[in-house]
Amino acid sequence: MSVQITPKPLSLNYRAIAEDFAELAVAAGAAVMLFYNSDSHAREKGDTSPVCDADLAGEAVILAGLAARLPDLPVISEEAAAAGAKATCGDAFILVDPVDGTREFLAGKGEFTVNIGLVVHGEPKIGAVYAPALEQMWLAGDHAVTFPVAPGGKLPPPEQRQRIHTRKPDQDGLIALTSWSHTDPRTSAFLENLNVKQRRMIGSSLKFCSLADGSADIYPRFGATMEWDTAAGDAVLRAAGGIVLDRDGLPLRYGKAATKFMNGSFVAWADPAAIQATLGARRA
Ligand SMILES: Nc1ncnc2c1ncn2[C@@H]1O[C@H](COP(=O)(O)O)[C@@H](OP(=O)(O)O)[C@H]1O
Ligand SMILES: [Mg+2]
Repeated sequence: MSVQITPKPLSLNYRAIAEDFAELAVAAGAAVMLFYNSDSHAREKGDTSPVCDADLAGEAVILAGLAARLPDLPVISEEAAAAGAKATCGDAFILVDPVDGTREFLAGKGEFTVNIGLVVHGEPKIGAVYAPALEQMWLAGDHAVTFPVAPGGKLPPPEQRQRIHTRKPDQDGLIALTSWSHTDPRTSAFLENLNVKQRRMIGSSLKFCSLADGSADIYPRFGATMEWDTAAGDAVLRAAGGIVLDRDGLPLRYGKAATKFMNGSFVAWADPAAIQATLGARRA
């Protein structure tokens, strides 16, 4: 006899948590911007990616805010994990990346983001992706929205937020997104096999947001990422109608403590209905 284990429902107020995440991301954005285009003391971490004072300042704002507002939810954050903090997660937990795209931040490019995501039973359910230099937020709770907001500014009321949706690919080919800094040969080989009409390089989790708001079709990622890099953007994309599939073709799961929260390769798609047709039409 097989026993089906149904996840216990959790009573979480998604709308209120999404507002908390957005407010904290905007507050962290203000802390991060204090170091933009100034000396932010960049150094290398264990995975050879850079960290600077902006990452630590942004993370401190978010962790203090989460401890005050959502003290019952475990938090796993990029810089605390890199510094060796012991990470545990339960049925619901929060993933924090105070600066995704630290390389772009250090280069003075605006394509970096503050990311706060909520994972419930392995799925990203809420996400705030905030680009402080671009002064734009992408937020997923019940649905996906975007709106302008300055670092440290007040969030606009819900009626001034723009709903976003993914798009169907054009007949004449896909718009594909890749990283500025981490595009590996497997990513290029994958895209060479598809009917891609345009490739755009974008830093950070903004790639998920570009799929979510109907600006592009596909984002393949074969190089390393961590769960905190992707959870918030993945939540925004899913709420806008897209999907992120792992190497087995299943929705990317979160809470992979055994691999220290590292993701395997994945492909983010704007239009799940077009996946079969897209892969079926691969070049010979
Ligand atoms: N060797 C590696 N191991 C783990 N993560 C890596 C990595 N190389 C790049 N990344 C992740 O890729 C992210 C940047 O993605 P992109 O190139 O798409 O902007 C980095 O985010 P951080 O800037 O937060 O460190 C980092 O987490
Ligand atoms: Mg980071």
